[in-house]
Amino acid sequence: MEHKLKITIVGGGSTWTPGILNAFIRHMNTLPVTELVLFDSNAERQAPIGEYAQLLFRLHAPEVKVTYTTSKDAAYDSVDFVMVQIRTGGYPMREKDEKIPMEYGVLGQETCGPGGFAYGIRSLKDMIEIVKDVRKHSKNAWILNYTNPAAIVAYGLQREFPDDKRILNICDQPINLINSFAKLLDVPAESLEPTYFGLNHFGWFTHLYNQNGQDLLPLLKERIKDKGFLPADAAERDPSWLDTYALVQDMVHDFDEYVPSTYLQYYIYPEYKASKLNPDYTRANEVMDGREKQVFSECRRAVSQNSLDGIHVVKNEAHGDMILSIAEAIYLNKNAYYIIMVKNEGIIENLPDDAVVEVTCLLGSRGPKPFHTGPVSVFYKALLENQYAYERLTCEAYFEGSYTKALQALTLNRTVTDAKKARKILDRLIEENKGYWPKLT
Ligand SMILES: NC(=O)c1ccc[n+]([C@@H]2O[C@H](COP(=O)([O-])OP(=O)(O)OC[C@H]3O[C@@H](n4cnc5c(N)ncnc54)[C@H](O)[C@@H]3O)[C@@H](O)[C@H]2O)c1
Ligand SMILES: O=P(O)(O)OC[C@H]1O[C@H](O[C@H]2[C@H](O)[C@@H](O)[C@@H](O)O[C@@H]2CO)[C@H](O)[C@@H](O)[C@@H]1O
Ligand SMILES: [Mn+2]
Repeated sequence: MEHKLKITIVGGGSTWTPGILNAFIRHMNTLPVTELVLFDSNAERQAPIGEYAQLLFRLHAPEVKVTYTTSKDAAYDSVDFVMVQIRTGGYPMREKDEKIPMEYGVLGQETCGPGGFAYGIRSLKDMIEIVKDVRKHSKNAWILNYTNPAAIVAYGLQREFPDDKRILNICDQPINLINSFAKLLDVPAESLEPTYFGLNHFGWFTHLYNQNGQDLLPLLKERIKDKGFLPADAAERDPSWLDTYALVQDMVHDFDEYVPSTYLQYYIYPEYKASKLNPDYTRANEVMDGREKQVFSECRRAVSQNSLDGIHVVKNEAHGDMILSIAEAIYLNKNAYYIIMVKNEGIIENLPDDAVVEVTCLLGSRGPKPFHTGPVSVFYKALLENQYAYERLTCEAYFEGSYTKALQALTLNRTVTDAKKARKILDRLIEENKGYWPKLT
């Protein structure tokens, strides 16, 4: 039978798409795609990146059929993998998510706190529609979702589609961190076997074994305490990400049992973070002035000169490689180690079964096989239970249109905690998210 592998990127006009396209070229031998479709609801965003894709593949893999579209039929018919990375409301809404909480003395962040809450409710509606549309056309396609806030999206999708075992929610942060650990330890990242537990953007590395079975985590903690912590690709990072990585040193000083995700800092030092962020120029501004401009102008320049000479579309190639390696692990049944979001069901013994936890898994053609984690100790359990309750109530607020559950969710969030403040922020977010959120009563 003729070989066929159709892959669609939803959010084909995303700033991350060119990095994924470049990775496709590097992975052609291991993930031999025959048809690639870029699908976006916004034709103007899609066109320049779609044209860049066609140029790139014409030059490096002309055998692949590459199209871009706003048609769901073209995107989802007989597709094998659907990679989803949408941003409902775009960067202008991200900017509001980050700036509104700061008016009330609360930190503003894309996936944490009230910003992540607002973004979560926006993402859920579109994500549920996308899964339904894919399933109308392709019952067995793998849906690989990166859309943020991934923790809320993953929990909401699990509630809406409990029997669908081919939806995988993944984040690039664990792999980015492992690359950074490898650099600090001066060992190859591929040689490291991590154990990790938590929720997405809310977890800890507990061990980091090398190929001899030696746990390098104690050494890593000492190195972080002594030398601080930088991303592996520090030279290419924007200042705000360097600040974020730097604070891992403080977290390891304060709680030195494990090595935390960088995102824990928003929950552990909420007041400090709120005082350090610039309310007039947030990460959304940095991205709009940086990555977004660069991606679109470089794609247009490549297409107008009909060549890739001197073109620099992508700063961070690691993200695309991670996404392709995940698809490859399924396609080739590799059973390789990945840190993935899965339904708890006893993995972390003393957390609720329906929590979506992020843990080490082996990933192959039957999906992720998570490793049992056992019970977690009281400090971590309390943090996780609190965050789980916040995420669950956020989803229930969306599904039930419940103002009370939304208020409970925000009050529980460690970045807020005061119910009067939570109510003011919620009322403001309701106004600003008109047209994106369901009515909350
Ligand atoms: N999980 C991770 O590790 C990870 C890493 C990087 C980015 N992301 C996520 O990827 C997403 C894209 O990020 P970005 O910064 O490139 O944003 P972006 O705004 O540049 O791209 C998103 C694209 O999705 C399109 N879109 C929005 N709603 C859509 C819908 N319903 N159907 C089809 N297309 C739709 C938009 O038009 C836009 O072109 C975000 O959710 C971001 O948080 C996740
Ligand atoms: O602020 P952004 O839009 O640049 O990135 C937000 C994403 O950040 C995390 O991922 C990576 C990011 O992809 C990479 O470029 C780098 O800067 O480090 C980040 C942390 O490892 C996060 O995992 C994603 O969920 C965010 O969307
Ligand atoms: Mn992430």
